Amino acid sequence: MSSTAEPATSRPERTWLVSEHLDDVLGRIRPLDPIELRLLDAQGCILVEDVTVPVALPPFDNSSMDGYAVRVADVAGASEEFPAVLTVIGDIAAGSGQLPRVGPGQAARIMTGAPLPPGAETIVPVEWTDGGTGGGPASGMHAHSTAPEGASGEVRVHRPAAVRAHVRAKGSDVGAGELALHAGTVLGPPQISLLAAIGRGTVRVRPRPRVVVMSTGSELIPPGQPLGPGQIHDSNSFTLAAAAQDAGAIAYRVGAVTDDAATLRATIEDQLIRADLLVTSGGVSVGAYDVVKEALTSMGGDTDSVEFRKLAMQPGKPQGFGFVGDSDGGRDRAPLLALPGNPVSAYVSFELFVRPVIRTMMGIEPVHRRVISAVCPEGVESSLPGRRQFLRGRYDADAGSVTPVGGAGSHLVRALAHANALIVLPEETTELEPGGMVDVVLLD
Ligand SMILES: Nc1nc2c(c(=O)[nH]1)N[C@H]1C(S)=C(S)[C@@H](COP(=O)(O)OP(=O)(O)OC[C@H]3O[C@@H](n4cnc5c(N)ncnc54)[C@H](O)[C@@H]3O)O[C@H]1N2
Ligand code: MOO
Repeated sequence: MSSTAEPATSRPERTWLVSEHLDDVLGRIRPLDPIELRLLDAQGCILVEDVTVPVALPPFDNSSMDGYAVRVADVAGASEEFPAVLTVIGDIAAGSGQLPRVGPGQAARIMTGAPLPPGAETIVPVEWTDGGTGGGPASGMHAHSTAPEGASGEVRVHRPAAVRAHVRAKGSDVGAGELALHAGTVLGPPQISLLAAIGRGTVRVRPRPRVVVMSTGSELIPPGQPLGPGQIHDSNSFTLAAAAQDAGAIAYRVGAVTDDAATLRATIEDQLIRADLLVTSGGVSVGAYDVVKEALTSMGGDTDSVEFRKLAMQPGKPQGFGFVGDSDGGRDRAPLLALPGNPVSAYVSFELFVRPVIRTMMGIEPVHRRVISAVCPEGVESSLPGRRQFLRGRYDADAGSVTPVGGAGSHLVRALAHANALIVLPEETTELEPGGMVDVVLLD
């Protein structure tokens, strides 16, 4: 709560361009130190080591089919009319460590993935045989538990097989000592698959930043609870936590903090232990209850403490940025971005400033959303001079066009929910002719 009736400042404040603010923020953000993480915790992160293959993949010659491991000469010239009749010496299941030697006139029944036994030169799929039944071509094998006799007796082979047919050679995927993944690779499911396959339980990556999100305002009630007079539901802490997760961060959503500077300071201090980045919403304008400004201004003192500024943009004019926590640069020091409370302002500010911060911390390129040029058939009647306007729009990729959704008001959350893009109208633009071209920030 403000303790003074005077305006916070009486001298004219400088207005920052969007690009100046962004440069200042990103210029002071460093990628997080790499750590060793388990594979699924490393998903979406960037690898900081070259990973080499310790043992060949596959680690041994193995069958790619359920069938019989045989000698080539024994099945040469075989046909359904004149089958090669071989003695079945046993089963080799995937995972078998003990392998029988296949001699002349013999066959070992083998399963997909099982090691090629010594003496065998090729694999005959079960469909090319009678499956040991003495009848016509088999369509498959009976389960060993119900038909154990399949591992013995005789098998009639109906077709010849070339040397090493249906054999997956040791190292045919990747050889021992070869590079599996190079540093700088972002780990998606296929990369995690490879790491697991070569036996890596953990990898060295830049971690996802832990982002603490808190909204401020005594009027805020959690969704799911009824509203009293003058109250509204807290949407920003959900928006920003969801956006942080979408950008790749681990988000911790702290519910709304009341408009009391001491409470907010205590909450921030409590949260620092788990924060690589803090994001607040609300309380940064010029009102008497603008608690973030009040709390953080008096928390400062050192050179990089939170500074509040006005940006030449709409929505998102008032912004705060700086560092909070141990001023000696200890572990509990983290950057904080204070975003304006209007819901659309908070979201647009996140997209423009916080998302690039998260991606910079993760070391992942590109840090910015994709910007493309599109035609705007409707045009825009008016845009504030001197401010870069970010209107919500629906971009149609097929038509290469964008249409504004809702108006410029920074409380219009339904329109935001139906938008998939931001239409950018530069500072000097005051209107856009129908059919004019605009830059569009794609949100998905
Ligand atoms: N005299 C002036 N008044 C305002 C100015 C100005 O320059 N001079 N700037 C306006 C602009 S632009 C913005 S943006 C807002 C920013 O205000 P604050 O950051 O201090 O935000 P609050 O006052 O706390 O809230 C603004 C608005 O948003 C609603 N809100 C806040 N938090 C949430 C939330 N978590 N979920 C949903 N809605 C939220 C809040 O109830 C207010 O309606 O200041 C303008 N005023
Ligand atoms: O600039 Mo405010 O952020 O319009 O709503």
